[in-house]
Amino acid sequence: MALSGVEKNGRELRIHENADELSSNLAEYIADLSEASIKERGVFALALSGGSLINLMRKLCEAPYNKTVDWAKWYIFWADERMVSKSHSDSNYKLTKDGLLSKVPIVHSHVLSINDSATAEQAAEDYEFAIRQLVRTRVISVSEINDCPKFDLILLGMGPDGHVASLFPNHSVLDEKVQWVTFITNSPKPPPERITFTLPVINSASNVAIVVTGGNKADAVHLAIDDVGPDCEVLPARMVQPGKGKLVWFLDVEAASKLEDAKFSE
Ligand SMILES: O=C1O[C@H](COP(=O)(O)O)[C@@H](O)[C@H](O)[C@H]1O
Repeated sequence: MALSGVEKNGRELRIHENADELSSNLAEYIADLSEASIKERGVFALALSGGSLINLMRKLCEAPYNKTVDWAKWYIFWADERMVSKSHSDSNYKLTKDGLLSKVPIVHSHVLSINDSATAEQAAEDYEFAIRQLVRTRVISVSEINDCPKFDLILLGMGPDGHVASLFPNHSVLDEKVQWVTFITNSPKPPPERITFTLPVINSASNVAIVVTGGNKADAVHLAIDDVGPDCEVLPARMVQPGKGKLVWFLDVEAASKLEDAKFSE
């Protein structure tokens, strides 16, 4: 690893030589958190994003993790989903099914289903209701600081514009304080209709990891992590600041290339 475990402005940074190294480190991190959650609570409640993240999770499907992880105790949620059919190439569910769910023995009924034939508004409402039921039965913990669900781990990607989940820069969705899940119908990145966790839910998680590769995201990484003045405080990725939880950024050297003070060792 080029740089590991560096603390910067309340975030741990793990910077990797390449995507392969990042993928190995990410698999180990997820497997360790899964083990700790299952030991403590009997289950592992994991929320996933789509995009490049799923391919970067590929090493989890390989030895030793395919055999050592207690997949039967996993529950899968979506940090965001695009409102298209589950078989559409834009669907985060399809991406995850092809890249992860079809390769490891996660229990089908433990994968939360988003209603892809409803409106975005109804799908968000149904999804939040389903999460509330699982909070009641303690499949998902509850935050001590508010009544939000406390996921064991939320995995986020980040777009070149600094968006995370479907929380886009300058969008009113960033101001949502009450709902756990909300919807948008005007995403600047297609497809336009999406549902997404809100910031209060993301910031209530026990662990959040933001996983980013590629030089086209280096500017956004810099704005999200470095001290660059008040304008950047509203960048969605920078607004990810779990109150009681731990935040780790998984980067490759290209994505980290514009960070101030990042000294890469061999
Ligand atoms: O639209 C989305 O974009 C982000 C980032 O995707 P990436 O391919 O640039 O990594 C993703 O995390 C989110 O889930 C997705 O809906």
